[in-house]
Amino acid sequence: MKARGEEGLLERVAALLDEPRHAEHPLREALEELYLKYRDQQEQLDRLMNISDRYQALAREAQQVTQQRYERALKRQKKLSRISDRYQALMRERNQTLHQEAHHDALTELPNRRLIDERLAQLDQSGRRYTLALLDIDHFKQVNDEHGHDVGDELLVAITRTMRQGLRDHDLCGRWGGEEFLLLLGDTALDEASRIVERLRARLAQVRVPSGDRWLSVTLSAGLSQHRDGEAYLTTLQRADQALLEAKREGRDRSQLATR
Ligand SMILES: Nc1nc2c(ncn2[C@@H]2O[C@H](COP(=O)(O)OP(=O)(O)OP(=O)(O)O)[C@@H](O)[C@H]2O)c(=O)[nH]1
Repeated sequence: MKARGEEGLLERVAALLDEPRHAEHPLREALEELYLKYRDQQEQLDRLMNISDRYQALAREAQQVTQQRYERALKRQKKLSRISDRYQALMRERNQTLHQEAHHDALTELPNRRLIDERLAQLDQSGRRYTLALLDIDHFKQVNDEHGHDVGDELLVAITRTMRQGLRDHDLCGRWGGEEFLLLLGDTALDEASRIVERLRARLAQVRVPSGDRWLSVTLSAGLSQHRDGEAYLTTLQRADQALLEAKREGRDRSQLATR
C-alpha cells in the first residue's frame, strides 16, 4: 500500500534512472539499488497486508459461522425445552388424572375405599381422635328394580351432593361400596357425631329425584363408632359395620351407636 505522493515519487525516480544521460551519473547505481530494495520491501509489505486482510476476513467468517451455529443451537435448545415443558405439564396432568381416577369413584366423584383407607391409616399414625359413620341407603335394590338403574344412579349422585353440602370442611365423605357411604368425622366424639349424622339423615330423606311422573326419595340407616386409643382403624370400622347391621335389623331409617 503506497500513498499517492509516494507513487509519484517512485515514478519520477524510475524515469530518472531510465534516462540515458544519467547512465554514468555517480549516484545512479546507489539510487537504483535503493529503488529496487524499496520496491522489494513494498512488495513484501503488500503481500503481508494481503495475508493479514485474508486472515481477518477468515476470522470474521469463522466468527459469523460460530455465531450462527450458536444461535441455531440456542434455538434448538429453546425448542427442546419448550417441548420438554409441554411434555412435563402433560405428564403432570396425566398423573393427576390417574391419581384422581385411582382414588375417586367415577359416578359420584367421591373418595373411594383406597383413598379413605389411606386417610384412616394416616389418622391412626397421628393419634387424633375421630368417629366413623357408615351410611347405607335403605331398600336400594327395590329402587333399582322398580325405577331402573339410571334412576338409582341419579339418586346416588343427588345424595352425594346433599351429603357434601351438609358436612364440615374437615370431614371426609367417601363411597365405601355400592349404596354405602363412609363419613370420617375428625376430632369428633360419638355424641357430637351422632347429632351430625342425624341432621344429615334428615336432609338426605328430603332428597328427591324424578322417576316418570313421580318423585322418588329414600331413607338411610347409619352405624357409628368412635376410634379408641391405639386401635387399628379396621377395628373401628368393624364396630361401625356391626352397628349399621343392628340399625337395619331394628327397622332401618335410624342411627345406631357402637357401644361395645
Ligand atoms: N343404580 C345403582 N345401583 C347400585 C350401584 N351399586 C350398587 N347398587 C345396587 O344397590 C343394591 C344394594 O342392594 P342390597 O345390598 O340388597 O341392599 P338394599 O336393597 O339397599 O337393602 P338394605 O340395605 O338391607 O336396606 C343392589 O341392587 C346393587 O345392584 C350403583 O352404582 N348404581
